[in-house]
Amino acid sequence: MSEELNTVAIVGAGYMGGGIAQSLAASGLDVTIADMDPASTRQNYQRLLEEAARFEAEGLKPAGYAKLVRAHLRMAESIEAAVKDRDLIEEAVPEVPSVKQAVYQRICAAARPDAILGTNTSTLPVHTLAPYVTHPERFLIIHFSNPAPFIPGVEIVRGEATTDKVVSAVKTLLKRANRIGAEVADRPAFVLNRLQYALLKEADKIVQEGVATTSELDTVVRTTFGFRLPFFGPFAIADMAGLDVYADCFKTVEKAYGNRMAMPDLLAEMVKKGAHGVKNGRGFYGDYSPEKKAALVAYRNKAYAKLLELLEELGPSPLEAP
Ligand SMILES: NC(=O)c1ccc[n+]([C@@H]2O[C@H](COP(=O)([O-])OP(=O)(O)OC[C@H]3O[C@@H](n4cnc5c(N)ncnc54)[C@H](O)[C@@H]3O)[C@@H](O)[C@H]2O)c1
Repeated sequence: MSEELNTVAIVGAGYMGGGIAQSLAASGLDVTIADMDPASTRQNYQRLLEEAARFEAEGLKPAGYAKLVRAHLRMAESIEAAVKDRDLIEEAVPEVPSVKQAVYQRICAAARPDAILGTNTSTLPVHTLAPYVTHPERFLIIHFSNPAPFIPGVEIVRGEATTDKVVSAVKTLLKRANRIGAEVADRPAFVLNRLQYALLKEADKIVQEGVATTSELDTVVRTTFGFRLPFFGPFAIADMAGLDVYADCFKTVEKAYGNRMAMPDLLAEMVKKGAHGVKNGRGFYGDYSPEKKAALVAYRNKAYAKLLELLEELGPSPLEAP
């Protein structure tokens, strides 16, 4: 297996597989798609070319994007033809283990034994899927987000057998495709969906309790803490808010909602050590020198001001527009 992956097959060219194929082709990788049957593959191929042209015409992608996609995206008559001699194969068929199992059987029978095999599964851990593949040392999760042509982050999850070389080659490919890969451990739903589903679950409770309507709740999320999320994750946000403040707030939350909303262990430990976040220079992100603190505040203010400008320029989403 070479460290540089140049040829890619995407099996399952629907919403996610199609977007992954399009964006990898636009990065100059040689990409072949295969879907259920030749007719669906052709339909998806046409859709991806049209979409690429539209993205470019609308100024959402740089000049030359559609040409690159046209030059580097191919379709195959079958899964077997698509995966033959490819360096990397990414599976993006439905989130149904038996469907993935049947597809892996076909891929493994036709692909090179050293071809890297990735899955775009949203929730299934590697250890539940690895028994379906031959040479599990080349198998891992490469989880793109929706819509794949635009969202930069990709979760990478290795299984027990996955080699360092495989993970490293995938990381190199993602960099080449301007993606931000984050390697996380092999648990159901990994990080992204575990957090996203926790938010939806609590949101559902809030609506059912009559605290807010779905649209009021969505307004609160996107205009308050959601406004910070393009720039900072929950640990950085806690550092900026004040860990001691968070700890005090958790007392109320725990009293009202019980153990499931109890004070987080890591937060309690930090406060016990006297770390109150940015304000006293010690937090989840280590020590904050006065210079680092000033740079962070300046970055945050600029980021939020720019985001506000962007939102004003875009206007309300069709979900909110009167
Ligand atoms: N939709 C999302 O937001 C999202 C985000 C990240 C990951 N994922 C994951 O990506 C995977 C695909 O999801 P999607 O949203 O693209 O679904 P989708 O239904 O849009 O696409 C699945 C594609 O697989 C094809 N397919 C089904 N059986 C096949 C087979 N036997 N051989 C070849 N192709 C076959 C279908 O025709 C379809 O085009 C799932 O594992 C899903 O959990 C989805």
